[in-house]
Amino acid sequence: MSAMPNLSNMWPRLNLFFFQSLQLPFALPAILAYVLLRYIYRKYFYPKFFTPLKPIPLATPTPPKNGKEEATSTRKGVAALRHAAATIPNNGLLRFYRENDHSEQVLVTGIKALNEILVLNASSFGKPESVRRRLYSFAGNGLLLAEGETHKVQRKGLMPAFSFRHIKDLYPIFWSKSRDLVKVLEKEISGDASSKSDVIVMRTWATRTTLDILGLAGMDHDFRFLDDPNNLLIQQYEKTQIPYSRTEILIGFVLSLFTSNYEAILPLIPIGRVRLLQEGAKYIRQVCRELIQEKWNKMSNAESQSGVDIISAALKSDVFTTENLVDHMMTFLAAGHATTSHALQWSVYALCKHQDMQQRLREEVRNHLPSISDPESTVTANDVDSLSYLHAFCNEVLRFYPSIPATVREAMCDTTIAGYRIPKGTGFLIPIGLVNHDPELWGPTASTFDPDRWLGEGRGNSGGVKNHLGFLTFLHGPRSCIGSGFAKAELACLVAAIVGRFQMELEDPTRKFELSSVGIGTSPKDGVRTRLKILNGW
Ligand code: HEM
Repeated sequence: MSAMPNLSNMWPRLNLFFFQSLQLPFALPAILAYVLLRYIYRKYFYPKFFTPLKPIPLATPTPPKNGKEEATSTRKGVAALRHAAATIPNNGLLRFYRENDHSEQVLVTGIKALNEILVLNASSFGKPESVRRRLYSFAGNGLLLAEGETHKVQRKGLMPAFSFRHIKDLYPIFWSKSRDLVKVLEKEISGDASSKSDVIVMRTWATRTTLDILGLAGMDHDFRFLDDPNNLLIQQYEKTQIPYSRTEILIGFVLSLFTSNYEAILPLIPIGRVRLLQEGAKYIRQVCRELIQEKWNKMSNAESQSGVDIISAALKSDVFTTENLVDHMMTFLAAGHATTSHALQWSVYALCKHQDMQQRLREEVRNHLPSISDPESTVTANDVDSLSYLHAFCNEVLRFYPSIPATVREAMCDTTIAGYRIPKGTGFLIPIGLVNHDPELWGPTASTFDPDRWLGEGRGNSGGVKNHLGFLTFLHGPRSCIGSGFAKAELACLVAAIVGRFQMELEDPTRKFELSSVGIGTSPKDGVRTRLKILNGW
């Protein structure tokens, strides 16, 4: 296909000419005039006259009329687009302009367009540079960021480690860490008189547990974060929760006046949060390197070759160097712990909101699984997966509150989608949370939290959705989540253990709901402050 003329490229060339011709005394007024003109051009002229995406209908986000909708993991800004998508006739794509910098993005609303971007033509769409730079420091240069042939080879090498044949051997690890979590929570709410409180912040414990699980199931190493809150490694991950400082926000704003690429530049300026993240990433990389080295040494001993952890399984494929594995381990830790921690927090939130479901789930768990209080008890994949209500509840949590409610893509070359011509560099928003709640796919009860939709003939794995792309929590296609089976099994064990042992309610059910979206994914801002009561007899 011949390259399309891209009128949006006109502006950088004008910039250069403009700045080259500046004389010092005129600099300030000239810069101000430039900023003003650029603002007017981007806000009023570009969307109307110059954008090459003009044939795609324009959406203006409109906030929901009824403010009493059930809380979800989707941010308000994206949710506002849902109303536009429902009312403006469109062919699966809508153009919109972000509020903060007027940058242009395309919202993908139709299944056909989603299929083209995620499955059929996936190699033409990658992660934008701004996202890659932001993720690189903590997630390493692993599977999440690899592109093209490198991605294909590495994914193929890692697949056996994430196949069900292998994941089923990890259930006992998930169960033993679920028991550790229950024990630590019991201790928290029955501590000495001065510290005793029956309220816990779920996020604190969920994050430590999911990191511990990744240590054991990923590298055969017990970090023991649940017992050691001052652990240096966990403190590095906590840095990802630090919001941008005022100075960084100001620098971002000033940069945005001059370039639409400012989000890719910000992570390169080593101040404030960026510097802390860089230091943290260095520490995490070093720990992963030492653990992989330890694993190599163990593996060269013939007797230790049967490890069930992911790195042992990956090492058998002979595809990876030590440094590759360090990057992959960093990716698994970053991509796998916060997401599953969010899912656990949303599960507890949903259980508190729906006491009837809590009771029903507890009965199923107590009737079919061994007591979590028994230090010798363990479970098999079959034990956990045969609990139909547990399976339905966890699937509904993942549908209703996807840990990553939206992701982005950028066209890597000129291409077409849903019949529209798309120039290289076009940004796309994949609204996972909106698709998961789409009434056209999920029926009129799409916006109701209802685990029962996953029960009944042929519904166990589909929830009754009309097209399998409608369940987008782990995406689909060659860039779908490789850890989805791992995450589902882990979540089922954690939820079963907690609901079996504790009665849960929100500390303050009347508190206004707020969402936190710092770091990877979203969860309730207060970390789900939960009142726990131990229930004996299991
Ligand atoms: C509830 C838990 C989880 C959710 C909701 C989730 C969701 C996702 C999503 C939406 C993506 C695609 C991101 C994008 O390309 O824009 C992704 C990719 C990925 N996830 Fe997960 N994830 C979860 C747990 C895990 C776990 C436990 C692991 C590892 C042990 C993991 C490892 C990965 C990796 C390596 C990728 C990149 C795959 C590739 O590009 O080939 N995830 N995940």
